[in-house]
Amino acid sequence: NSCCCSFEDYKLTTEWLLNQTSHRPKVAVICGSGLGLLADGAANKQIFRYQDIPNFPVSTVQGHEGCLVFGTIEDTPCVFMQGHFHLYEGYSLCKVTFPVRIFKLMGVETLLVTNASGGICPDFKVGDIMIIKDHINLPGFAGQHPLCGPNDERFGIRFPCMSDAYSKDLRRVALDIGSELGCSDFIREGVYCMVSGPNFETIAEARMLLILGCDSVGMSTVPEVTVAKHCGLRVIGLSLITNKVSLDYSREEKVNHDEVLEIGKMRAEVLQKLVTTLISRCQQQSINTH
Ligand SMILES: O=P(O)(O)O[C@@H]1C[C@H](O)[C@@H](CO)O1
Ligand code: HPA
Repeated sequence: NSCCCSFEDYKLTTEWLLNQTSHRPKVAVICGSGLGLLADGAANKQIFRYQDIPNFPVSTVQGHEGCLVFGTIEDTPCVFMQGHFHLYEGYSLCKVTFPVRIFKLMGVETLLVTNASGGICPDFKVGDIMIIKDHINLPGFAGQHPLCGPNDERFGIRFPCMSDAYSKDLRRVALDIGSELGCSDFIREGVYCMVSGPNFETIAEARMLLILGCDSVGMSTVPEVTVAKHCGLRVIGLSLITNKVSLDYSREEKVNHDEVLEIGKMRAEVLQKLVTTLISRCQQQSINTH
């Protein structure tokens, strides 16, 4: 379970990208299932297909375009991943998190992660946007952890603190933007739990997650955030609640991936506004704190 990528692999990919583009991103955005359109608002776009980037994994899931998009949002240089990688695709967590270390080496300071998840908290509705306050790394409890194996001190320390993985300041900024945009009714904060997938949860599993304190459940994000925190990136996470997870044996509705993608389209406009405003405020905040 140790890392399959060497420092030289990360360096090679970083140098390749830096040679191909004059963009020097400060903010990286990972677009979850059906959320690739978050890159649409960027100006001066330069797009690379994952399959053309040395060492990069490729997306195998519908709703993940598999493109790395460089561009600017109101003067802030950004890079967007249209699609990310999952354990259930058969990738090691080292490969799943590979792009995060590339962003670090490119000079990125803030990582904005987005995903689709199922609502566990009974108060959550389909279409809610949950600002991730904290997470539960369920695969990590079983040893599926991206930082297992020899620690590379060039990225971070052996035993990183995870109690503040999601920036409190940025969470506050996101809440403020939500209310400015008139979206407070469907903006929440909560705990995201990662499962490996690919199946959606059984009812007994969903009930267990509720007892454990999870507000939503998904199949991604935690490895990327863990690696980002390890290498000193500031992180903010937004999870779109695309379905309510069944907690009741009498419930007839069945979740499926098409529905997940559909809700992404429904919330596209507001999510894009939230993300672009957040990016420009992130940058102002980082200028003010330097
Ligand atoms: O890739 P994310 O975590 O955004 O998407 C979720 C988890 C699975 O990939 C997919 C299931 O519909 O949506
Ligand atoms: O209900 C879900 N469970 C796990 N992952 C998900 N991604 C979207 N919805 C879900």
